[in-house]
Amino acid sequence: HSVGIIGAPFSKGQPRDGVEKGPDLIRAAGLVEKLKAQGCAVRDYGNVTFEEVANDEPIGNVKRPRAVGSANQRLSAAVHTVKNDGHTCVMLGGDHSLAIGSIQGHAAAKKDLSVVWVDAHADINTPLTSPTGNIHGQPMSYLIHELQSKIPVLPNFSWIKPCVSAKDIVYIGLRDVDPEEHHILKLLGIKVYSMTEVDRLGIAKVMEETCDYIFSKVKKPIHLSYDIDALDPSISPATGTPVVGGLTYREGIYITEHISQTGLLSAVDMVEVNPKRGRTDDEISSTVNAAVDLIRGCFGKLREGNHPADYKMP
Ligand SMILES: N[C@@H](CC/C=C/[B-](O)(O)O)C(=O)O
Ligand SMILES: [Mn+2]
Ligand SMILES: [Mn+2]
Ligand SMILES: [Mn+2]
Repeated sequence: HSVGIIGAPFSKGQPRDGVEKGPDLIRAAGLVEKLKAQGCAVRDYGNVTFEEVANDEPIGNVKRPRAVGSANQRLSAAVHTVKNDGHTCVMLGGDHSLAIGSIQGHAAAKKDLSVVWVDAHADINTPLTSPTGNIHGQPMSYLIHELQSKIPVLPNFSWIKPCVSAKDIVYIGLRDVDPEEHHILKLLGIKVYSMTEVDRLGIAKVMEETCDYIFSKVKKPIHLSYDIDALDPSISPATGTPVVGGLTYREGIYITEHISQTGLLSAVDMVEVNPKRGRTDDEISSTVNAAVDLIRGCFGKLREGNHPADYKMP
């Protein structure tokens, strides 16, 4: 595996400070060293620098539109570069509004993508349906072809080109979906494995069906957008919008092991790690270590163990 890492220390898609510390915390937990130790070639492209935007007044109820638009335009360019350099891209957030730039930059390099969105939330509110105006609850709406008639013009958003079809999206882990989002998911016929389906089918069947579904027609590169709040707060409490009844650590890892074995993972987001939302150091390290382990699972780490192909027994 050839991995390109981008840090996106950005928090303005939501109101809670601290999530901008995610990238460097995940690095400090040894992500690069651990990926190298499991045989990956790793290049760390560093952190994207974001411009300060003054007087970023809400538009309607959409909060910080100019900062979010600008940040994602820069992130999009960075992801595009990583993909053009031939790596699988790992985007470390930062809040989930960053999926706008990550998926846009990925699509600029790879055209037709499938998106696997692992999250307690659907993040598919439009600017007009959002109950909070926080853009981390809206990223998918800007990206999906079928929703574009519902997206108003926003400053610093004109660069975004819709790049994902509803039929190429699968959600896993949903358990806190707004009524307006639920209507959109049903209207567009988007495939959803909520925690009900995880309980009913088991994660193995969920992943089998997910892969059958996204590969049913043509095999597209996978963009895995992983919100750490998909995991149960008992594992990942240090996050902005925790929701009880989440994925176990084992289910979370199973998802990444399975996606890795398809050989089609082309980009992964790991977002919403927020140290300021952990009440103890243990809560923070549990959250950060889970993020690291999930990423390691994306690049071939198996719980049964691994050994190098060229290993020679002494
Ligand atoms: N649906 C809520 C919650 C958003 C949650 C965003 B997250 O999944 O990126 O954490 C909203 O629109 O504000
Ligand atoms: Mn999210
Ligand atoms: Mn979430
Ligand atoms: Mn995400």
